[in-house]
Amino acid sequence: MITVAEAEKLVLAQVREYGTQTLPFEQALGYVLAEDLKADRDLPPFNRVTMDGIALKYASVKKGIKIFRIKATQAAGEKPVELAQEDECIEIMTGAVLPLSADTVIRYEDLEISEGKATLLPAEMKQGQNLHLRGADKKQGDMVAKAGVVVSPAVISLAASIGKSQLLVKTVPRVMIISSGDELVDVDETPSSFQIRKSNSYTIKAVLKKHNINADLLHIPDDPVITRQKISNCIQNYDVLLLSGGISMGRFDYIPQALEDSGVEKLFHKVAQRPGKPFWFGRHGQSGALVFAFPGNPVATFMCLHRYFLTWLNATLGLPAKKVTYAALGNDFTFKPELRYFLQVTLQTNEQAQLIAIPVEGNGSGDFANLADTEAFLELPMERSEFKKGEVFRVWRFTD
Ligand SMILES: Nc1nc2c(c(=O)[nH]1)N[C@H]1C(S)=C(S)[C@@H](COP(=O)(O)OP(=O)(O)OC[C@H]3O[C@@H](n4cnc5c(N)ncnc54)[C@H](O)[C@@H]3O)O[C@H]1N2
Ligand code: MOO
Repeated sequence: MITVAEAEKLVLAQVREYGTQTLPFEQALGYVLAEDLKADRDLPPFNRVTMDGIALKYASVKKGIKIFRIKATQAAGEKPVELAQEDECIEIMTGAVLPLSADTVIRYEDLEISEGKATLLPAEMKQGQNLHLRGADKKQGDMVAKAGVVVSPAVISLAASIGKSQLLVKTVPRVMIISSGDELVDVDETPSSFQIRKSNSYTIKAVLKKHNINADLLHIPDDPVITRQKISNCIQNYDVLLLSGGISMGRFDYIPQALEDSGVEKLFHKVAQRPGKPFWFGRHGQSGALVFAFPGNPVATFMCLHRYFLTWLNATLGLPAKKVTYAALGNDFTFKPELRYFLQVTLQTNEQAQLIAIPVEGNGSGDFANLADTEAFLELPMERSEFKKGEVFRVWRFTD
């Protein structure tokens, strides 16, 4: 049996490239950008007024002029109106272009306006105030977002403002999620007393959706011939198969054999961890498809999905390794088996700004109800069985 670190290394040795695709920019949220975005013009593109009020020449105020005749009113989006006399001003709105003949904006709060005239009230004033100068943020041709970043709402905003209606992004893998087991019925069916409803596939699908992967679902009955046929077929049409169940030692656990019979090379089976000990991972030599076969117990599937598949996906998309987060254990805790334990916890921050992990153990890896009450796994080392309050361990958040 291999360790968690060895399993992670073997998984990360299988990173892949799935190419790029062009998407309408509004649909690109969460994808990895595959091109640099450059400003098509200065940002802002003109000297932009940042307060509603009047625009004037600072030198006129310096000369002692306090009352200005309002020559025109200029809204955002209108051509600038120029000043001709030193005692003139333009009533101007936020977002408008500053006229070339003006250099300062005074907000309404510091003015009195009546009968077409603006009188300055006593207020501190600086030349050039209330302006956002052309090119202050970015110059034309400057990089605004680099290839390799995740498209965030801020990147969407930049794409919109530089007129990039289509974005080149990294293509995500085609994923098939496969459940197995004759005890499983569909969500809208009423299970017999000896059956349960499928849930793992929907959990996996929901997690993948957060990463812009729209996976397909397939259920395989406990039949070795059908299992082999279905798996062989999927291997040809998908980049990744995510299976849950049927991989431990039961008489009807046909998955490992079917995978090997379908030409999937086993890279490992069984990891010294709980939950998820029977985790199986392999690669199809000819198609390059990868198979993550997770143990069927729902918490095991969930943990392995986050700990291994998402780590692999992150690397495959060329993203920097996830920032490692640590938390201090909130209570003493004992775990005897010589396995790395992924303890379910809730997280709190104390007054010293420390992240504290409060164990909420539940009833083992079949207790998926407990997942909804927790938000992370605390990864406890395998060499020890006693863990003390205040000790710090790596934490894997799954609610982000
Ligand atoms: N003799 C041994 N028995 C078991 C071992 C072992 O080492 N020796 N390991 C245990 C561990 S740990 C786990 S985890 C499970 C994993 O077994 P399988 O991967 O073969 O999973 P199944 O037996 O098919 O199912 C386990 C459990 O999960 C439920 N399940 C399965 N698929 C789904 C699904 N899509 N949605 C909801 N629930 C699902 C299934 O009904 C079972 O209750 O093996 C232990 N046994
Ligand atoms: O790994 Mo199993 O998930 O402990 O029940």
